[in-house]
Amino acid sequence: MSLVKPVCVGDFEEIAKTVLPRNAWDYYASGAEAMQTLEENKSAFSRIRLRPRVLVDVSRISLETQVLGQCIQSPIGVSPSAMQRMAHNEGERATARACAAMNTCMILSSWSTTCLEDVAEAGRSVRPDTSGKREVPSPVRWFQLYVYKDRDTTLNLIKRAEKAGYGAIVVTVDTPYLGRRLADIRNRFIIPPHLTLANLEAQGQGEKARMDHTVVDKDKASPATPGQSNTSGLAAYVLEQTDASLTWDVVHWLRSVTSLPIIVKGVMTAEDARLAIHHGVDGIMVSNHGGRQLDGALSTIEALPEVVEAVKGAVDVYLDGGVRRGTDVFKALALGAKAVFIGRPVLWALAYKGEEGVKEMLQLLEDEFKLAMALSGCTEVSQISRRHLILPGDSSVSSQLIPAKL
Ligand SMILES: Cc1cc2nc3c(=O)[nH]c(=O)nc-3n(C[C@H](O)[C@H](O)[C@H](O)COP(=O)(O)O)c2cc1C
Ligand SMILES: CCCCC(=O)C(=O)O
Repeated sequence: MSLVKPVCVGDFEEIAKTVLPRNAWDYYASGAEAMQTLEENKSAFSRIRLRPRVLVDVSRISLETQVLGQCIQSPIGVSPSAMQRMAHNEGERATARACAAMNTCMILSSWSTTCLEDVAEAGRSVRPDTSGKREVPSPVRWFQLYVYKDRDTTLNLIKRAEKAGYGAIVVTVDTPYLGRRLADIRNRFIIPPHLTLANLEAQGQGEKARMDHTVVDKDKASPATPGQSNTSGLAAYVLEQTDASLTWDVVHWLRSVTSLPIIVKGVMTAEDARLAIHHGVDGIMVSNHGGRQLDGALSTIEALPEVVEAVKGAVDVYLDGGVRRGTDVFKALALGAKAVFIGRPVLWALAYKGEEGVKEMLQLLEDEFKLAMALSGCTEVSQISRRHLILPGDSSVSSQLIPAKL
């Protein structure tokens, strides 16, 4: 099939819709319930306006950023998304190669369809284009953790991630149960039979690697347990396997079993950000799971300022959800995110052209972001500030925001 070259991230989505099987498209695209939060994640960005500065020499722009103290080429990383081989046979390997080539951070899902060792190996075999640079950096790769009821299963995953060179554990905290994604419920979605949750399979847990015999044992489940009625196979699997009783104690448990930095993914409030700091995390990802969990939750770009304020610079704050343009990246950084991460666009890009597609999409977003910086008068990411924005609540030029002498 000849495909027109995408010129914006939305073009990748249009193409993916035409090439992906319906089951896969529905799983990737859907948000929870009325999909309000899914839409809000995107539309909230467009309610923020930019205040460009002019007559700055923008002939050279650097996007270089640090995450957990490690340099990456741009502040645009890749969020964990499960089951990437539904989009392209090379799945997570292709994503790892693309991220390594672009020298950006990839977060691998616990529920990848390629085992974490193979993904690490795929990324290792690629060198970023460092022409003109002295040092060849090793790719930044983190492991996203779902905590199983069976802690030995979880511990095994962590130990393997450590051994394979993953640089952080990103524990997802917004998914004690799966949100109701209506298309998946209608499709009775489970992982397709030719694929497995490869990390579980690799540790000899074949029954946990498939979902075909997942049953919700309604007799044993407590009447107080949410999410039992008319669910997708995936939701039933989550109910059966993962630990809905997690509390902040999980951070201490993780500390006791690994020396890797710990990032909590799914924080949306100042209160939880303060608790995260209190419990000693190394990073916070503001995320509502791409609108797939609590429908009606605030957009992530609107939640970001209170989290940044609560954290007071103690640790890196990242954001994902609805980032589709370079100007979105700019806005998130101006509100204090150290980097942004993208979810669905990676799946669309995989469906379009595998590794090359992901590279093309990341390159496009980088180029858009670079242009947004240049047209706003910024040459380094550290120059991007709150002064470059007007938020919906601001008067057009707020006197408290802009000191009179400027
Ligand atoms: C198909 C799909 C699978 C996902 N799987 C995971 C996962 O395994 N672990 C996780 O923490 N988040 C998962 N997420 C959430 C993403 O990490 C991320 O928070 C979200 O997609 C960001 O929003 P965006 O898609 O608008 O960029 C998934 C999202 C999608 C769309
Ligand atoms: C426990 C959730 C499974 C994968 C996922 O995170 C998603 O589909 O959003």
